[in-house]
Amino acid sequence: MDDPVLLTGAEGRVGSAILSGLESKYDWRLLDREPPADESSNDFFVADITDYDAVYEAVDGAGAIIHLAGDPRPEAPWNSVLSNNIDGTHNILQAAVDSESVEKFIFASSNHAVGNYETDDRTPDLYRPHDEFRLDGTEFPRPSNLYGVSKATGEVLGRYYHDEFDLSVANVRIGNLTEGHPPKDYERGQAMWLSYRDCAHLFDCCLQADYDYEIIYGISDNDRKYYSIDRAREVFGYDPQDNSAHFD
Ligand SMILES: NC(=O)C1=CN([C@@H]2O[C@H](COP(=O)(O)OP(=O)(O)OC[C@H]3O[C@@H](n4cnc5c(N)ncnc54)[C@H](O)[C@@H]3O)[C@@H](O)[C@H]2O)C=CC1
Ligand SMILES: O=C1O[C@H](COP(=O)(O)O)[C@@H](O)[C@H](O)[C@H]1O
Repeated sequence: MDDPVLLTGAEGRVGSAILSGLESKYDWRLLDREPPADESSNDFFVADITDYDAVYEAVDGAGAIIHLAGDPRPEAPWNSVLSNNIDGTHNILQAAVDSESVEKFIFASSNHAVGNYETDDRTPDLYRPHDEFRLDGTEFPRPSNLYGVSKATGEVLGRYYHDEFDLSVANVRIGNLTEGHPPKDYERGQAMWLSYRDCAHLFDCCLQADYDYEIIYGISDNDRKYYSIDRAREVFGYDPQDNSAHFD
């Protein structure tokens, strides 16, 4: 990817993980509604993701977008996810096709889009290494909260913009990103842990690979897992280095 890459929500945790691994590899444009905390040589757009004109200015001329901006709280209320997550994702997808420069759109979806597969009869065994149940991205969404509904909606918006406008779309259902080590005393979090370096590598793969429309899981190669990473390996060349079991 030689063209600029627009990273929205760049000031947050996932944005930091991506930039910590890939800052020197791409010509970044960063967008966030918060101004940058640190000085950086990258172009920075302070804008709300729901402001079409401001978003279009950041998008126009970019070859790819990693879209992270939004309300990440599983308990977020409807008015917030409707505006920040659903309207915001629609807005930037529309700007992407209007610009005619964007080829790839990479969307930060979430484990909460499918959280209700974790039924009482499956848990807690589901979170343990011996359990063979896997979600692989071909299943229907089963959101565990309204935030998860907004992420499933973002995936469907991407489907529409792929089918109608030929945008390459990768939806990464991110697990639980923490820096340094997996969550402690939290089996579910350990089963869907995504390390910072695997996060940067996975989004790098999404910028490099060729694909049409994909849904993949964003977790490290944990012994405990109920999300398959086979599709991420096969289509994107994802080769994670970390495993929450190494911290037991
Ligand atoms: N951190 C995690 O483990 C996971 C994160 N995700 C998704 O990844 C994305 C990033 O999450 P985090 O970095 O953890 O959250 P964060 O809260 O650390 O970062 C989000 C960033 O987006 C910005 N933002 C929020 N609403 C905005 C708006 N309307 N316009 C412009 N900027 C806006 C915030 O200022 C913030 O810098 C979110 O979409 C979240 O749903 C999904 C699954 C797991
Ligand atoms: O989508 C998200 O998921 C992670 C993990 O969920 P949790 O319910 O196990 O904490 C969450 O930490 C993050 O804030 C959210 O955006």
